Amino acid sequence: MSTSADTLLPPVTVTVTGAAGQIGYASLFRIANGDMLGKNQPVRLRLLEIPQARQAAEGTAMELADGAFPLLESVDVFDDAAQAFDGTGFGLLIGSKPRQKGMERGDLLEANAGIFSVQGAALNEAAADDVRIVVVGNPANTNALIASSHAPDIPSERFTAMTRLDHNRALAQIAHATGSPVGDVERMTIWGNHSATQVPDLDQVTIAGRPVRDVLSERGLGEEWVRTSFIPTVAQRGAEIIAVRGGSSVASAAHAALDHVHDWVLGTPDGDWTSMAVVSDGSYGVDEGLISSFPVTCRSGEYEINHGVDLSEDARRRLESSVSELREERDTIRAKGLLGPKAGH
Ligand SMILES: NC(=O)C1=CN([C@@H]2O[C@H](COP(=O)(O)OP(=O)(O)OC[C@H]3O[C@@H](n4cnc5c(N)ncnc54)[C@H](O)[C@@H]3O)[C@@H](O)[C@H]2O)C=CC1
Ligand SMILES: O=C([O-])CC(=O)C(=O)O
Repeated sequence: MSTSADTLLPPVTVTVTGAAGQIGYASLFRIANGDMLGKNQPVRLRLLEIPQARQAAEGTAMELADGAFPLLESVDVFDDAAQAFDGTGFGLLIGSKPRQKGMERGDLLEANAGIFSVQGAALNEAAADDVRIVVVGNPANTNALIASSHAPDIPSERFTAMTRLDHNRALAQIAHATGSPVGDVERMTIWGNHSATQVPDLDQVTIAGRPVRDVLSERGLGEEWVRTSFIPTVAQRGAEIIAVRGGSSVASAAHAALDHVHDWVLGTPDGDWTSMAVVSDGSYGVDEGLISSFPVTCRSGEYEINHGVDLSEDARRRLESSVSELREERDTIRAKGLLGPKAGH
């Protein structure tokens, strides 16, 4: 790699939780290689694990050293959240139980919620002022809400959850169905919860600039295909991977987490957008304060929800049911006393 010192930016601290887990392992080497923040951005990695997995994380740290990555300034391993988040600019909150065959992601709420209240409070105490957080651990949207609610000093806009894997899956399905290069597929949206109720929405999609419906109809694919194939395939892809692979998505999830942060920091391509689960400003009928997936445009390190996207009647109805599910998840954790002191949730 040719990174000359005079082009390097000041180093940033990246904390990865669940660092000894599968997605953690699939992410860390690529972060160290500059795939997330760019080839001129040195990183200091802080790995967080539970005490029982700390030794495995130490092993991963040894391998990271053995990679001799020019952009990797340091690697430290912790089993205490406040220490792991000390000065962090980017928090990838991956550590949590994955679901098994036959479970919905919401079934993990009970098992994983406690992790995110502790980590939200630790981020509040220790992270850098401009910290950006992506929650990967499921149920991702509500876990992000829990973490945010325990971090009253961090703006809610900094807590996001990952629906980029769903977005990427949707791009891949369209590319496959139309025989197009995936790079030609733009303006995809995932709305709502990262769950089976999510709303993959192709209404605004273009393929090499052409409306997707025109390209689909040339292949004899219409509304029936969208309803009975495209939407359920994308929404159920996580379960399908578990059934076929015997465990939940790992490398594709790590890749999506890197894409999420990459685009947040370095921007979405002109004319295109991406999907991120972010705190709702009340638009599209999503209750203000819920963390829901929206189409977003990223510029200069900030994202903005795209307003003015036309939602079909069908998509609006589906989004309403995904929002009800998010509301129910929030009410469940509120009833268990797991929501923190921040106002607005
Ligand atoms: N949002 C999304 O699109 C996706 C989310 N996921 C979710 O990502 C999560 C992680 O998946 P995998 O890496 O495959 O699981 P894994 O079981 O391989 O790894 C999880 C790791 O988290 C650690 N951990 C548990 N509690 C922790 C805590 N309090 N602090 C720090 N680390 C902790 C465990 O020790 C373990 O090493 C799961 O919840 C899974 O459902 C997975 C794929 C996609
Ligand atoms: O389905 C799961 O449990 C893991 C996940 O979130 C995904 O693959 O989208």
